[in-house]
Amino acid sequence: MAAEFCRLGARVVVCGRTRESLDETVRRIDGELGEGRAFAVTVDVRDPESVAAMLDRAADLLGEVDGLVNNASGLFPIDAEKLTPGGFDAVVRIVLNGTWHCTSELGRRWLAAGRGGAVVNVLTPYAWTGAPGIVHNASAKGGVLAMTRTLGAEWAGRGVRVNAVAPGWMPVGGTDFLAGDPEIRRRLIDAIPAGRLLRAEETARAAAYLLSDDATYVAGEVLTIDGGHHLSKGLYEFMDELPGRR
Ligand SMILES: CCCCCCCCCCC/C=C/C(=O)SCCNC(=O)CCNC(=O)[C@H](O)C(C)(C)COP(=O)(O)OP(=O)(O)OC[C@H]1O[C@@H](n2cnc3c(N)ncnc32)[C@H](O)[C@@H]1OP(=O)(O)O
Ligand SMILES: NC(=O)C1=CN([C@@H]2O[C@H](COP(=O)(O)OP(=O)(O)OC[C@H]3O[C@@H](n4cnc5c(N)ncnc54)[C@H](OP(=O)(O)O)[C@@H]3O)[C@@H](O)[C@H]2O)C=CC1
Repeated sequence: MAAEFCRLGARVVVCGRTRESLDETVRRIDGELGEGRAFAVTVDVRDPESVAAMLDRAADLLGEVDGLVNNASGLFPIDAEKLTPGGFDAVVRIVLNGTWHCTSELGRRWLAAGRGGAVVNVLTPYAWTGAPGIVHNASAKGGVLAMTRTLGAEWAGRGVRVNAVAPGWMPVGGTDFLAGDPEIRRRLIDAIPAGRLLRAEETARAAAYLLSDDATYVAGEVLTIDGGHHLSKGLYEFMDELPGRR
């Protein structure tokens, strides 16, 4: 996502807890586009003080911060009845609390300065459908959906826009446990009306739109990018079996 934003002309601070992976991302962007577009800053989004320090550093590096993408997440598949209180907390603290810490800290700064800004939260369609097997992450994403709509309305009149993207499954990052299984991959693709998986750049482009001045009248909205997956082939999956189909 950071690389695509830079290709579109932005300057970006990439954040996370692991210095090495951030440096690697910046090196890749430097290699493609030249130095000075991307910078690495470590942060733990669960810790409000770490978030404030990251935003101070981002302002030093960029001059001004115009946008925020809340992308950090954590997830492990588990039956709900086996999930411990600590396991539930571990995911909710990253996804829901982390999104709040980053959004509230930067939102306060923008409002105090009397200027606007744009926040994009990264959801998934199961924020509203639910997802058996990952109750911790689905609950946290559902909370972020409510936060998106609430702050989208609460701050829109003061120029701070809060929106979200909801990508379908991308064979990147934290979902490697699914990508490796060809049978799961085939079944997923079969269930997607668009007939293919999502590319990470497509999510980045949707987020870039919501961050941009082309979206100045968009507030509290969720842009779903899932090839129609959440709309079709659920309740009516049998339709493909009817005569005249396929
Ligand atoms: C079966 C159906 C599956 C459907 C799957 C559909 C998937 C579609 C996905 C599409 C959407 C993608 C959304 C994403 O968010 S992708 C991002 C995923 N990224 C990651 O997962 C990053 C790597 N993961 C982690 O960092 C960790 O999993 C974690 C989130 C837990 C954070 O680790 P932390 O260091 O905070 O955790 P601890 O090791 O200290 O443990 C804290 C408690 O959590 C319990 N725990 C941890 N891992 C597991 C596990 N694998 N199984 C069970 N419990 C776990 C641990 O025991 C601790 O609990 P206690 O304090 O009670 O002991
Ligand atoms: N992959 C997919 O199919 C889909 C993903 N999504 C969403 O897209 C986003 C990215 O997913 P994906 O790239 O797969 O996941 P990854 O696991 O690859 O990325 C998660 C990122 O979050 C960072 N992170 C985790 N915990 C913290 C923390 N406490 N503080 C700061 N950073 C943290 C990780 O860095 P580090 O560990 O170094 O801190 C890592 O860079 C997530 O919000 C996910 O829910 C939505 C739909 C589908």
